[in-house]
Amino acid sequence: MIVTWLYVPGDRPERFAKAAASGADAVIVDLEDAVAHARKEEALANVLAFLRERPAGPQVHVRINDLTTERGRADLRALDGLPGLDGLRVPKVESPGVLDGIRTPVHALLESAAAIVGAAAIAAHPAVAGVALGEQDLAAELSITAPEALDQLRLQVVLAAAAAGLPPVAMSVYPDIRDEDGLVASCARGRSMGLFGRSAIHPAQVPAIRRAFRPSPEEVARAAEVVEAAERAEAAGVGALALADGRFVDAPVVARARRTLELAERLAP
Ligand SMILES: CC(C)(COP(=O)(O)OP(=O)(O)OC[C@H]1O[C@@H](n2cnc3c(N)ncnc32)[C@H](O)[C@@H]1OP(=O)(O)O)[C@@H](O)C(=O)NCCC(=O)NCCSC(=O)C[C@H](O)C(=O)O
Ligand SMILES: [Mg+2]
Repeated sequence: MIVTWLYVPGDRPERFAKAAASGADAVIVDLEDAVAHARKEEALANVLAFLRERPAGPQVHVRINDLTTERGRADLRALDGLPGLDGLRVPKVESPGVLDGIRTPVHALLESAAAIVGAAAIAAHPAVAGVALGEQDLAAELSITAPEALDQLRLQVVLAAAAAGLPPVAMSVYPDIRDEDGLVASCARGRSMGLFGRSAIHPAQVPAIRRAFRPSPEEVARAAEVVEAAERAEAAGVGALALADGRFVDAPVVARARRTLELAERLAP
């Protein structure tokens, strides 16, 4: 289960080992927007060398360039199917056709109006293992300045991913690396909307993201209460019940409580 994804620019190979040791579940070496045009070839060479020595630990993904450009297609030719590569993050996907024939699991970045409108078709492509929003590009294209204005678009992508049977959508990067309180509050909002996990741009963001997606002790206690009450009811042949505080419990409530307990166990510090 991937909770934290840490980006590291492909032209900063001296930072790759630090990214791998950051505690992130996946490292994404970026060949796209974090790398200047003049250094794209060098960045690709760095990634290929990194994959040859692939460290034990987190998954290694690479964000290639836009597949509608020759640069993106060259990245794909060099990387697709390489051992040690766990996933390709493909930016600026606007239609599923650009993904035809890719063998490596694709995490498609939806970061334009056209991408959000086409989210269901992109998510349903057989190469796609996950979708995520690119909120910096999306907000720029739509001239959105209030983060909450993105909520409806986030929900559209959450829905598209779920309908295609994909894992929950991870949140886009939080751009202020010094604002941990803002990062945590933003994760809580995303979590309440069904998003799960988040991309980071700095190692310092990794522990805060992990904590933000771990169920709180109160949530764990409530979930345990629900599961225990449901098990007692089941033994007595009762399907639906109300807890002492009036909360109604039936099958979906129990299923959610079990997921909370499982998540708490998997994300235990
Ligand atoms: C944001 C940064 C440019 C900040 O760099 P810097 O100012 O050098 O950071 P620090 O001085 O605080 O660094 C302290 C130490 O941490 C290491 N470090 C910093 N960042 C990383 C990293 N990402 N991975 C690994 N290690 C990192 C430094 O080496 C220092 O180590 P030490 O010397 O031992 O103390 C920088 O953090 C950075 O480049 N971040 C990644 C940017 C990136 O890849 N962006 C692409 C993704 S953004 C995106 O996806 C947007 C999306 O497309 C959309 O549209 O929404
Ligand atoms: Mg982007």
